[in-house]
Amino acid sequence: MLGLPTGIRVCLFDLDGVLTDTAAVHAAAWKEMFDRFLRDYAQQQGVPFRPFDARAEYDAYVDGKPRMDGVRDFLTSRGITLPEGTPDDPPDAQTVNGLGNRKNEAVQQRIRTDGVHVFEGSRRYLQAAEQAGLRRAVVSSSANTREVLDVTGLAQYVEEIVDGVTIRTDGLKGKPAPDTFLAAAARFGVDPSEAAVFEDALAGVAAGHAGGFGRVVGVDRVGQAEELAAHGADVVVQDLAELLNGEAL
Ligand SMILES: O=P(O)(O)OC[C@H]1O[C@@H](O)[C@H](O)[C@@H](O)[C@@H]1O
Repeated sequence: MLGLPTGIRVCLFDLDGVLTDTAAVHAAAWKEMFDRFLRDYAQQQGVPFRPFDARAEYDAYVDGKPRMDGVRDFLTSRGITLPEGTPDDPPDAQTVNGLGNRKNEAVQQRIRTDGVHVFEGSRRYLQAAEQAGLRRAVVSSSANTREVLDVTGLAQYVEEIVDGVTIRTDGLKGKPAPDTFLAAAARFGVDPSEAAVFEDALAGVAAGHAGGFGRVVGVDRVGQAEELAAHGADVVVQDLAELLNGEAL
């Protein structure tokens, strides 16, 4: 049903890059923040400025992970260690929290001024899943999930949300750990083998694979089909509409 194996009763959708075209919005906000930081840091240390690569470095170290993990993992990849700071650090503080807050200001400004584009194939898939009686959750690392679901009108299709706020309040491990997807499956009282994961991020398909889910659908928006398969996707599509048309499986 819907391009999924029999026995699947629950769909667990990532948000940014799967349902909405916000992975690119996040990547641009990350670049704005990291480039400003890296320029200042290069000047302070007397080393050359090397800009953030919004494709390769974003995909490898940031995409799909909770915000602070993205800050930390990218800085570590460059051999940079900053103090953690605290969640209420101002956006100009040179701390992990300060940089995270600066990025959040940038992403929220972009969401509010440019709006959010919904992938039409994904909207159709959500509707078809609802009609078919499949249960539906959004499982995203983003603490801005509810705002994005509200402004796009997608909230009406979604029964459960496990997001960046849940990660903080419930002390869950973020993707690539499977914990957020497992928490969503548990809310419906199903075994992971009865749930399908839909993900565009390498960290996200890795989480789906690690959790033993019944199907991990990789959604390739940026030409990384092979990497998605290598990180644990059982099938890779460019758009969820392919599953409706029966092209994928
Ligand atoms: O900063 P937010 O909105 O809490 O989002 C955290 C992460 O959420 C993920 O969904 C995105 O793929 C990442 O790019 C983003 O950084």
